Amino acid sequence: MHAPVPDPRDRLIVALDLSSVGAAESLVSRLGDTVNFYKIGYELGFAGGLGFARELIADGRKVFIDFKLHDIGNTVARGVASLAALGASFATVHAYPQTMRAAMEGKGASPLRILAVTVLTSYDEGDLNEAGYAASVAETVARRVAQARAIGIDGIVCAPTDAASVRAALGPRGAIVTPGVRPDGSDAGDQKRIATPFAAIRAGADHLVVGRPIVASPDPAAAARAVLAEIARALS
Ligand SMILES: O=C(O)c1cc(=O)[nH]c(=O)n1[C@@H]1O[C@H](COP(=O)(O)O)[C@@H](O)[C@H]1O
Repeated sequence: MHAPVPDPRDRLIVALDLSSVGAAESLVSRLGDTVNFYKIGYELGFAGGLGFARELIADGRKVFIDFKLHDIGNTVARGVASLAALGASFATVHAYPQTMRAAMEGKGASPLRILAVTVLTSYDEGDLNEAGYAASVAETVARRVAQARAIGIDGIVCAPTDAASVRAALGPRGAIVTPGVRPDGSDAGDQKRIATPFAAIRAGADHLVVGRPIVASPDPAAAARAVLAEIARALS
């Protein structure tokens, strides 16, 4: 018996970092069947994007709600319960133990998967130090992954450059989701810990989050197909 051929489309999550539902509708329509998994964060989420998330879900698309929750446990648990009722596939919280526990409790028996954000991909050691952390990026990621694993988290968001060490620390259970993905030659923007789609998958990422390299491309569908081709090559 053969293992099922992995569909690279399940691996690519396009970040709908756009200022209006109209702009998001137009991008989703341009991407057509090329992309099936979308992330909605602050920009679109605070501009009517949760209603659009419902439409995408009703249309059979997968939706990742990325509000990176971090609040008192009761508030996180109840917020996550609302995201579970929306039908989201993934939601993010910051990887603080109290927050992770509350989110796992709040999702109940729903299929929503809670992803814990370790150290943002726009952070390097200097940024962590400036925020008051003495430990290095690698030490902070390792500590947060160990805590996430003990809590039984559904997945981790980390830089592609951390994916291999995160998989070793996380064990086989749990998804690894990496933003900070930049095809060769594309602008890093504010991202500091980056890798190509090929390198991210080879390092053990299960899903790649890609925003500007696709969303800001003059031909988003061609840019998405190029990322998918790299994913397929890395999986072969
Ligand atoms: O949780 C995230 O998705 C996230 C975590 C992180 O550490 N870094 C990061 O860039 N992201 C998100 O991933 C997306 C990356 O977008 P681009 O840099 O445009 O590809 C943005 O929507 C970010 O909010």
